[in-house]
Amino acid sequence: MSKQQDNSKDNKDKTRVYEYAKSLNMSSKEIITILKRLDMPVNNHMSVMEPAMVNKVEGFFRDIKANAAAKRAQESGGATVSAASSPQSQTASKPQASQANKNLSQDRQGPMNSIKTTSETNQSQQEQRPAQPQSQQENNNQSQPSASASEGSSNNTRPQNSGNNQGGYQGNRQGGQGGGYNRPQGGQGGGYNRPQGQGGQGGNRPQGGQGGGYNRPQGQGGQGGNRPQGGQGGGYNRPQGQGGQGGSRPQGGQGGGFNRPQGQGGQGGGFNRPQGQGGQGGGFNRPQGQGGQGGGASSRPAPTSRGTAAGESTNRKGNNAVNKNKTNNTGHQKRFDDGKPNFRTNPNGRGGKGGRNNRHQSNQPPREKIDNTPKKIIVRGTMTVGDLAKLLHKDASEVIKKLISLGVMATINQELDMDTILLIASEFGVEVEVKIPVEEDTFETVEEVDDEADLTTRPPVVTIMGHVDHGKTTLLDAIRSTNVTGGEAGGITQHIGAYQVEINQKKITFLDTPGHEAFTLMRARGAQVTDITIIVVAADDGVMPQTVEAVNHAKAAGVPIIVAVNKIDKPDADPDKIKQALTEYELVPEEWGGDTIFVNVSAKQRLGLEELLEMILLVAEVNDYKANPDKRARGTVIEAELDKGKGPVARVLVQHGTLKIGDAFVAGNTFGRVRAMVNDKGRRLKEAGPSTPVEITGLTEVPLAGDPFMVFEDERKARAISDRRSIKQRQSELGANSRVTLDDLFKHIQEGDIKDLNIIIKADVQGSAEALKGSLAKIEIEGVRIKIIHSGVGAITESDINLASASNAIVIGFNVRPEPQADLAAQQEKVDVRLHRVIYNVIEEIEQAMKGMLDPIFKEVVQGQAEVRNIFKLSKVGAIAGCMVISGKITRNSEVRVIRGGIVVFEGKMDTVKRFKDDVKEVAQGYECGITIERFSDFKEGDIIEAFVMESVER
Ligand SMILES: Nc1nc2c(ncn2[C@@H]2O[C@H](COP(=O)(O)OP(=O)(O)OP(=O)(O)O)[C@@H](O)[C@H]2O)c(=O)[nH]1
Repeated sequence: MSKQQDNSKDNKDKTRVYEYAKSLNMSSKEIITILKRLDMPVNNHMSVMEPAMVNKVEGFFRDIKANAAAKRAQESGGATVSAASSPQSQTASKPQASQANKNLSQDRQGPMNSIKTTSETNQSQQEQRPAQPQSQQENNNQSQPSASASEGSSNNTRPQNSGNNQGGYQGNRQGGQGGGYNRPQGGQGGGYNRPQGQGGQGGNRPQGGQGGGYNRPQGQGGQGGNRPQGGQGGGYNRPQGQGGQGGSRPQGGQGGGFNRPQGQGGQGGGFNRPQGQGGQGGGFNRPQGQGGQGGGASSRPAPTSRGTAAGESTNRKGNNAVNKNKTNNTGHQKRFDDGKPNFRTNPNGRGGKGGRNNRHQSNQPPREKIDNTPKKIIVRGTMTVGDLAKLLHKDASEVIKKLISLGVMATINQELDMDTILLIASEFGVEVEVKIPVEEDTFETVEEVDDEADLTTRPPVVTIMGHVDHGKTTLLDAIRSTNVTGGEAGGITQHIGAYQVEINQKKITFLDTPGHEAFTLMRARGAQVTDITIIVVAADDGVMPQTVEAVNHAKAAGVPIIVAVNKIDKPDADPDKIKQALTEYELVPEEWGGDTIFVNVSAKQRLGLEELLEMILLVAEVNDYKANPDKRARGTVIEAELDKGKGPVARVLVQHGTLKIGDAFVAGNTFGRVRAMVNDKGRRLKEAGPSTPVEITGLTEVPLAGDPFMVFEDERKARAISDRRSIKQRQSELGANSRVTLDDLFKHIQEGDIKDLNIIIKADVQGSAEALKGSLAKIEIEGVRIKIIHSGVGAITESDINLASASNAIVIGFNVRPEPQADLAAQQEKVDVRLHRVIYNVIEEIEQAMKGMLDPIFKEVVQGQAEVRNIFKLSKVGAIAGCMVISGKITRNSEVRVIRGGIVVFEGKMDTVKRFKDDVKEVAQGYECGITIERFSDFKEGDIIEAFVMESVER
């Protein structure tokens, strides 16, 4: 036995009840019933059938048959049995339960067939003999000794040699091709994936010879002998070669030649088979070639050495199965209704599929088996055995069989994973295309992985940021007009939120909303649009707060920075001063040993622009920005508005794939179909590839800047998705937020959600910001690191909130307050803003939060704000602030703080609130009032008096 055979024996060395039952076309229950009657140990369908048990069961069948035969002989006086299967004979033996009886009665019919068998292939010993009466056959069988026999021995007395002479000799004799007689696993596995060679041969084993010839391009299939399912595997998927030969088994020869494009069908054994099915497997799905040869003829299931000569007499159905599939079945009919069309046609009881007549279609001409196996299937995820079978145009049982052959026990409803699906499909020679659908409702979160081969270089997308008046807009305009692509010169430039220029035959896309606000807003909305940022610094001015903000925003986004030192035309320009100043922010010029590119430009005089563009291309080349243009488009809405003439328009940056006219899409929570597409030169486009900005019409509503954009196969789907997204958004607005807040920081840390605690510091003076930074840096809590992503001086701005939102950061205001817009944004974006006046408190709060000890029992709730319009100084009471309540309400019991230019100048208790000389409890928005504050009288016009209370909050 070969090594391969050895390797596969573990899987094949046990016949279980259900397998055995299946081999007999019986139910497990029936076999279990029989085993129990025979006092054999059996639990359930998975119990192992020991050879002794098999023998017993077969002996049981034999006895029944013998009884029935005797009875029939009595009735008919031993007359020669005609080919017709009499109903009486079918019902004659009824000692057992239904299925068993059916089989048995069929079995009994076997010997009545008057079939002359001729082996047309390798069975020289095949003889043509007239049918013999059952009794005689029995005798013959019994008289056959278990003598040794050589392979394919010309034992003329043994017709069954036609089927099993190469491997399936019964009994304990030597013979066949040496394969595994009397071994439980003899000959198994022979020929798996072997390019050539002879399949395994087996004898006297429960599943001997099964593996012979799987996937072998050439060679002889497995041969089996004396086994319930012998020879099954012979020749699966073999392009050429001889099918498996089976012998002495209930379903001998089944496997021969499955799916073989050419070659000879399996030779079915069929000796001693209860159903006498010869050579079933021969030539399944074979476009060409010889049919399987039907096997031997013994009508007996007995696994003994009997049956040599007798088999020929009657019970054979399968000999000479060579291309006999078209012939009508004139022979005796047998029921072997296992649901497979291939098994149901029995040409003359001689064909390769012999022995398996469908009793319902007995007189119909057998149909040509058309192989309608698809070449390729599309798989969109796991599926059940049944679904896969449908997709493969196969019977579920065929798929199950394949699974079993691969060592997987499965039912029709069992879910198959992707690997198994691929394996099974390849077993059937079917190509699989895996298409996992995107999580359509949250398509922006799905990262599509493209094949490296499908990617092509795309233009980089650049954003310009910098301090006010440093020349961002001028630079953008200068670049736009300097580098208009050849043929498009003279086109009417359109503002579509971005434009493209071309230099050295390479394109660059510029987002033309300068400033980090737009940049960060996009990021806060989850859109990562920019590849490269240009920080513009005026050489005559220097590094300013917004320069620093811009640097921090770019860094937080992890986007490469190029510094454009602008206005170098100015006499007081000092580029080196800028370089020097920026080293503080880790932007060190290359000439100083750093890795930041600095370019001196004059936007106004258009100096250095080309170099700047070349540097952009250089960075782009290094980073190798690529996209797959051959798929449906995905991108981001840069701007959108309701145009009077065109309706809703969206300016979209295509980032992946190609957007085409007519494409149905979802943008944020809106949907539409691209009606028209215009580029930044005002030209109408039919399609737009990666990094192309376009203005599109055809939307139903106006999406938001930063909204994700994606094309779907049809408008109905797009609408459904946009509807679901709207609902989801509303739900999430109502539900909990996932932003980091100090209150649940510990939870996040514990869950491992965050490792860096991002903090933005805004303070009244640079000194306190630095002090705070230094103190926070010293906090050491295991598992989390504090990362100051931005710090600055002044009120907390909307831009700070956007940055916090984009970076999941907490904002700490030290002696400063949020601007009204920032306050609103913080509420909307659910950014945690902590306001303090004492550094120690900040440190303690953060530390406690990190340790999970934060006690948020009290929380400050701002009630309203009043603006000081007049100041009345009274000698007795000090100063009264004549105020207008500009938001919320002011109450007498609240605590107050006085804010001047975004900075808290005093915090204390409210003293009185008056309306026209009367003390009142509260004053609402839009009303005037007079306010006095305990121990404070230094009001100034324009001060904001903020009233707040400390409320207990549920944890
Ligand atoms: N001399 C000189 N002036 C320039 C240059 N670039 C821009 N300016 C001038 O600087 C002023 C501000 O330029 P903008 O382009 O509006 O600056 P910005 O950064 O876009 O300003 P905001 O939009 O307010 O943030 C304008 O008067 C420009 O003419 C330059 O290279 N040289």
